[in-house]
Amino acid sequence: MTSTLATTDLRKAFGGVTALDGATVEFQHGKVNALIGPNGSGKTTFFNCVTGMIKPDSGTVTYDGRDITGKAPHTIARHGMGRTFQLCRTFPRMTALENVLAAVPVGGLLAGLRGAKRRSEIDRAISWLTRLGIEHLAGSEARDMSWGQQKLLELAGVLMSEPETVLLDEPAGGVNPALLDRIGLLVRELNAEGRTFVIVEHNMDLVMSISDHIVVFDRGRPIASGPPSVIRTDEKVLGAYLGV
Ligand SMILES: Nc1ncnc2c1ncn2[C@@H]1O[C@H](COP(=O)(O)OP(=O)(O)OP(=O)(O)O)[C@@H](O)[C@H]1O
Repeated sequence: MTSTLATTDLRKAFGGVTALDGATVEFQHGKVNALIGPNGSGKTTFFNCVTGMIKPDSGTVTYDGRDITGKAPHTIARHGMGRTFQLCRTFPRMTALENVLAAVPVGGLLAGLRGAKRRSEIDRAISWLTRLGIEHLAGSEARDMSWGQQKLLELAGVLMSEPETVLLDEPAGGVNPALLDRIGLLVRELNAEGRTFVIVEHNMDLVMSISDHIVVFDRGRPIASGPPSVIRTDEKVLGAYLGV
């Protein structure tokens, strides 16, 4: 199995708190991967290190075999990795359509060409909003949308830059059950079309139903990895969650 995103001995401390303690991890290309673990086990810090939001103290991050350790977020995004955030990042006073368009730079030297490009990008943005089931909100400001709708909107923005690998930080957090089902289906559909996913998530029903491969963190490092059937009964995993 080819790995997409991999780390070797990744370390990060905040003052006296060790968030990542030598994390060596491999996620699988073309699969739905999940990263789970108890609160404070280092999952978000891991996402922040691999997407360039923060620099690890030591260790390496590779994407498709290329060393991307410590590179800037926009450089890493250009390599094909897009991510959402636990606390959902949208522009509250911009409409849904403007939010999705803000995800792609408007290029081109000639005004006419720029206009044409803009038109095709508007069409693409609308098709992502449609795919995520929120096209009826295209003209609504993000601040007037529900939390779940804003999460879908953030994801539409990420998909607008056509990432090969999508990192989702707690897609189910605060989302109602109907929307949860839609997010699960969407991840599987987008995966069937060739996108790789790495998902940090606490909702075990969602994780177990959509993942091909799961990595479990405890205290800043992986303690188990494998398919849901293996992870479900792993004693180290049960111990980490029960605090024994
Ligand atoms: N900016 C920071 N400054 C200080 N400590 C931090 C910072 N970010 C994370 N930590 C600490 O690092 C540890 C790992 O936190 P992290 O948020 O990565 O865990 P997590 O597994 O994502 O947790 P959760 O599931 O609750 O989101 C925790 O002890 C946390 O308090």
